[in-house]
Parts: sequence; structure tokens; C-alpha cells
Amino acid sequence: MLRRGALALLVPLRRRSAMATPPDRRFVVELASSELVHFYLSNDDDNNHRAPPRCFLPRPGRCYSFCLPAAGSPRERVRAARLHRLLQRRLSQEQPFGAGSAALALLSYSPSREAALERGFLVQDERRAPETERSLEELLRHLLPAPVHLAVYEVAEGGEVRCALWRLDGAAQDRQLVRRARVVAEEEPALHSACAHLLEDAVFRSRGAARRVLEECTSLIPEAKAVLDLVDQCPQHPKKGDFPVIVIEGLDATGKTTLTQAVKDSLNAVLLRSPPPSVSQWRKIFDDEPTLIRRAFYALTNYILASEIAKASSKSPVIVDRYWHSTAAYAVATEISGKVQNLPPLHHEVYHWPEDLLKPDVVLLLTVSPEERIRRLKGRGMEKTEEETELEANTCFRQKVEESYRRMENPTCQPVDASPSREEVLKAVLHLVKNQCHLP
Ligand SMILES: Nc1ncnc2c1ncn2[C@@H]1O[C@H](COP(=O)(O)OP(=O)(O)O)[C@@H](O)[C@H]1O
Ligand SMILES: Nc1ccn([C@H]2C[C@H](O)[C@@H](COP(=O)(O)OP(=O)(O)O)O2)c(=O)n1
Repeated sequence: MLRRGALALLVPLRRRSAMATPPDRRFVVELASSELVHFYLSNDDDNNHRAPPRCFLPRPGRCYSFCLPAAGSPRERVRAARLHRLLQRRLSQEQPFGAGSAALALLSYSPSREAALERGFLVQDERRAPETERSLEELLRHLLPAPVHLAVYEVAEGGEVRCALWRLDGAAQDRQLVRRARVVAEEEPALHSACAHLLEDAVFRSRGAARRVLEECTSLIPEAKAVLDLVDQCPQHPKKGDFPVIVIEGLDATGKTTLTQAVKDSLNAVLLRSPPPSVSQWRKIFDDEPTLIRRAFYALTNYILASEIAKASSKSPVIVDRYWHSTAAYAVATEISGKVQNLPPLHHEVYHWPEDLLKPDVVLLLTVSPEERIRRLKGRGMEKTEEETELEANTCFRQKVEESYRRMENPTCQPVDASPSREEVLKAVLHLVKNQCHLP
């Protein structure tokens, strides 16, 4: 594995084995079941008795892993994120490695946080086919800057997992064995390894932070310039008017569109939605981009919406379909792999409202049971049959979005049971709004 990670392992390791301290780089891979497997590479002379990780290796197959170089500046991060997405597509959609192969997300991190987080992939090859290794090498030599480190894993006799780390240099066929190691299980860190990087990569807590990312995209995505132009026309600190601003949040199909329309009619309010129509034409383009760029886009659309909220709330109540909490909750839920337990803890900064964004008066979170939500999705024409694993992954994702919403602070998202009839949900919401806001 893994470029800088591998070097970090290698050089200090020779010294370390004498001192018997563990190597610093750790790896975590997300299995199709959403479970995370943590492991590291241990030298044979490291006198530890750790077991191999719960197996990510298909037997009698082989696995391969590699990481992209860590990125620092916004420019490097934009380029690395696009390269990662390109690799992801080549590895999963185009299926260059045929049946029996799968590409899983891999993170390489340092428990002491001394080294940067690196993102990569672990390719499982059930068939142990020589062409898998050849195609993978070719792909990496073609797309990644040399030298690339490729780790090859196999189960040895006695159930040990062994890894050979290869260094691929620029020229085709040129590869050198860097080291052989035992692969051993690592305990799960208290905090998911991606948590420390959420504020740089996914949850932008100021207009400037999101802006810097889109600025680096203008030569790659012309629409980024158009979004920036719109943001720049908005005042830096728009002021809310005297009328209440009510935001409705919730997962897809919880009834936001239905409810916001009804509240609008009942309160004679202005209905706004996020992203606003002025940018929604570009949504498809940004949805197709990697997290870093996609989340920066959504973050900025909230600032455009804020200036519309400011204007409208000086004349009438405003009801808003999704706002900042959606941006943050979806970003956290997509970045934190595995189960809901892996989310950043309560009061983590990702759950705080950005200081420079206009705050609403009330935020309500519509919740329905998973069964009712599926019923509503089907009513809207969702496919009836889904792969079991997809459903499971969806369940995890849904739980993470909803739990992130529930952890939001200042303003919090107040849950509202949206399972009853449309009329009853509207009545409950109007009751809450009337209790909490001054309605002229
Ligand atoms: N309280 C409710 N009871 C039953 N069905 C509802 C209720 N609210 C919404 N629906 C239906 O559920 C589906 C999803 O609602 P929608 O308002 O489009 O959700 P969202 O905007 O959150 O995606 C629609 O078919 C809608 O008619
Ligand atoms: N303010 C917003 C609004 C939406 N998003 C993102 C979050 C999700 O990826 C999608 C959800 O949008 P979707 O079209 O499913 O919304 P609806 O439930 O149909 O109203 O948009 C966001 O990040 N920030």
C-alpha cells in the first residue's frame, strides 16, 4: 500500500522493530455488509501475538490494496478527489476484473494523527486470476503518479494472512518487492478514522471554506464559476426579517414537499426550497462529482438561499424545504462508513450551525418508520425488488442521516412523527410553530 503510507511504515520500521513499537499506519476496509475491518502490517520479528483480521480475503482468493497520495491544499484535494472517483468508477462500474472481484473502500490512517489520511481501495479477487493483478497494475501505472505501492494479500497455511508490498515504478513491468509482512487485526479506534477530516473534506463550516473548493474547480467544471458568481452577489451577513422562518428536514419521502405546501397555504407563507431554483439546474452536475466538490456546492447553495430567506421574511412567514442540516447530515452519513455507532460523538463540531449562515427560528425533523417510508417510496414508483445487501446498506445510511439530524445543535432539529395522516401532521406542525414563533 501505499505510497507515503508505505514509506512511513518502512523507514521507521527497521528502527522500530528493535524498539518493539508498533508501526504507525493502520488500515480500515468497509465490507459489503457495512462492517469495518481494522488491520495493520506487522514485521515477522515483531513479537506480537495478534490474530489475523476477521477475514476480508475471499478463500482461496487474493486481495490487493493501494492508496492515493494524501492531499493538502484545496487544489490538491480537488484533484485527488476526482482521481479517486475515476478509480472508483473504473474499479466498480467497468468491472475490469470480471466476476468474483469487488472493490471496497479502504482508508489508511495514523492513530497518532501524525500522518495524513489516505484513501484507497481493496480489490477482492475470488478467482485469484493472474489477469486481475495485471489489469490492476496497468490501471495504477496509468492513473497514479509513480511510484505506486501495491499490497497483495493471501491466506497462508494455518490461516495467517500474509502481505507482499510491491513498488511499481513508471516503466511497465518494473516492480520491486518492498517487504513481506503479517497482516494482523487492530482494535477499532474510539473515533472513526474519517472523523478528524470531516471538516476539511465534507462539512464546510463557513462560506469561505466551501468557496475555496469551488474556486479550484472552475477550470474543470464551468458551472462552478456560475455558482460562485451567484454567491458573490449575496450579502455576507443577510439579516432575517420579523416574520418566522420554519425549516422542514427529513429523509426523502418523509413528507416534506406535502407538508411545506400545506404550511404555506395555512400560514400564507413564502415557500423556499434548498437548493434554490437559481442553482438547481446544476445539481445533476455536482451530484456526479466526488464528495468534496458535491458538498461544497450544497454548502454554498445554503448561502444563496439565506439571502432569499432574509428578503422574504421581511414580508411574510417563510417555510423552507431542507437547509443547512440536510447538507451536514448527508455529508456526515456518506463520509462515515459502517454503522450508526461510527458517527462523530454528540457535540462534535460537524453538528454545529455555521456562524456566518442566517439561522431559522424553528427546524422540524419529519420522521416515519422505515416500513412507512418504503411504502411511500413505492407509492412514488420505486422499484419493488432490491438486493438484500443494498437494502441493508440503505438502512445503515438512513439511520446515520437521521441520527446526525438528531445530534444537530443550536438550532436543534425537533422531531415530529410524520406517520399519521397529512391533516394530523399539519395540525401537529402548526401547533408547534404557533407555540414557538410569534405569528403576526
Ligand atoms: N402524512 C402522510 N400520509 C401518507 N402519505 C403521505 C403523507 N405525507 C406524504 N405522503 C406521501 O408520501 C410520498 C412522499 O411525500 P413527499 O411530500 O414527496 O416527501 P419528500 O418531499 O420528503 O420526499 C408522496 O407520495 C406523498 O403523497
Ligand atoms: N440544503 C441541502 C439540500 C439537499 N442536499 C442534498 C442532500 C442529499 O444528498 C440530497 C437530498 O435531496 P433529495 O432530492 O433527495 O430531496 P427530497 O427529499 O426529494 O426533497 O440533497 C444538501 O446537501 N443540502
